[in-house]
Amino acid sequence: MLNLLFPKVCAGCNELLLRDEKVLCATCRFNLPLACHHRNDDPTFATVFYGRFPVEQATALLQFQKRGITQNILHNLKYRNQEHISGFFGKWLGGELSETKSYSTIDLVIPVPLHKQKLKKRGYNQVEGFGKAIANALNVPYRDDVLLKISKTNSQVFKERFSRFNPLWKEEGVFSLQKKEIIEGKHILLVDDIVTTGATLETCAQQLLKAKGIKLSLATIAIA
Ligand SMILES: O=P(O)(O)OC[C@H]1O[C@H](OP(=O)(O)OP(=O)(O)O)[C@H](O)[C@@H]1O
Repeated sequence: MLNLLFPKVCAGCNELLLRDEKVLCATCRFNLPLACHHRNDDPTFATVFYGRFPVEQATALLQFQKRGITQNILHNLKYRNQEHISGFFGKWLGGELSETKSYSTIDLVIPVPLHKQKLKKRGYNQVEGFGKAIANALNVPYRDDVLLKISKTNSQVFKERFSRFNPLWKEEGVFSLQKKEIIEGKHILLVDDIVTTGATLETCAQQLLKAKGIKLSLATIAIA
């Protein structure tokens, strides 16, 4: 049963895992490029959004490098059905955030949603396990019914950084806020798998900020 949940290959290098290794082999774990902005109040992630919208806290667990371990991990998570990777990193980051004072005021965790057709095709939202594990560690609700993706967008992954910014996103109503009374006055942790230009998180934030008195923090598995 355990082997079904945790395939015996490393999410970082695709080599076979040894008996006691889970998700990552010892070598990948050792070489994992950590970002972990929450450990020392590093503003690098938050700086991406300066002048765009107010961010309370922002942290990513891993640093993305082209052709590096993190790229392979995210590729396995998104395109090779290795959904368990999401919860593994959520548990890790959640554990650390539960001991970080600046994250102690979070009231609920909200994931960047997938469009229902993409969800059907992929079979899961790659950030769900991550968000749920963080919510669990912080002892707050995880709500995936507040922010919906109501129109399809082409995947950002294969685009160059410049063309990722699409000013029409907002007008086209890509994301939609539901049940806004649920989040009024709350400190929300918005989670995604990766932040690159920040266009996705910003477009989600624009919707969430329609609710009165909210505070927004951000957490992702990786930052590019
Ligand atoms: O910071 P940004 O430049 O916005 O890029 C990050 C976003 O791009 C990727 O999604 P993608 O567009 O590929 O969507 P998908 O998960 O629906 O394939 C990724 O999952 C993030 O959501």
